[in-house]
Amino acid sequence: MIQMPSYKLTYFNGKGRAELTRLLFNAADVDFTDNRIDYYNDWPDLKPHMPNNQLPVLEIDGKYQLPQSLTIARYIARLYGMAGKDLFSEAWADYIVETFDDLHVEFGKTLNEKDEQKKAKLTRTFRETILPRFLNNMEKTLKTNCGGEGYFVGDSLTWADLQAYHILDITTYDTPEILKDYPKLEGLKRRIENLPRIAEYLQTRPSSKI
Ligand SMILES: N[C@@H](CCC(=O)N[C@@H](CS)C(=O)NCC(=O)O)C(=O)O
Repeated sequence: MIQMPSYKLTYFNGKGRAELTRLLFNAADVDFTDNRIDYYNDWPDLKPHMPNNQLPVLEIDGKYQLPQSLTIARYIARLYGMAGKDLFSEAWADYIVETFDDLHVEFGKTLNEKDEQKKAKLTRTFRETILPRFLNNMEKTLKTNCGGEGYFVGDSLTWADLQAYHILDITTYDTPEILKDYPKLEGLKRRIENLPRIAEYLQTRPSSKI
């Protein structure tokens, strides 16, 4: 009998940099321990024991601790056939994942700002300039590559689609109407939400905006 590896994904109780891997595990129907820790109570003691002193970290078979959110997600995507079917498809999926990661970083700047006035200005610039630029580019890419009816890479689900779903979810959480201007992206988001395993996960995951 083939023994399945055991996985423990440790992160804080939010979507953030762990959600892509959670979505991948669910899409692949692979069991994992979703270890959500508390920043104030648990993290100070755990931090020195994590490879880069940051989260997420994926523990495999209790032996290896793998850090870096995109490294973890790419590894799981490759293992379960969601990284692209050939080298070029893998590169194309990486391009989509990294572009949405850049958008995630820009979004993070609006969240981390403590000064209320600066935060309001950053948020306005994000919504009016940065987000539309990224969404325009990704809408065009989605149109060119699959006619807008399928996925970002070829004709099957890859980690690029799950990353797109996750980043669209958090960056337009308060302003979902923005997506009306990007029908291909809106359609993709809806398709991902309706995949049976993903739909089940979305119904049961702890609720959080980001
Ligand atoms: N490039 C890393 C960044 C990881 C990162 O910034 N983790 C943050 C949470 S999103 C963290 O661990 N913060 C707590 C700390 O640094 O003490 C990745 O993608 O995993």
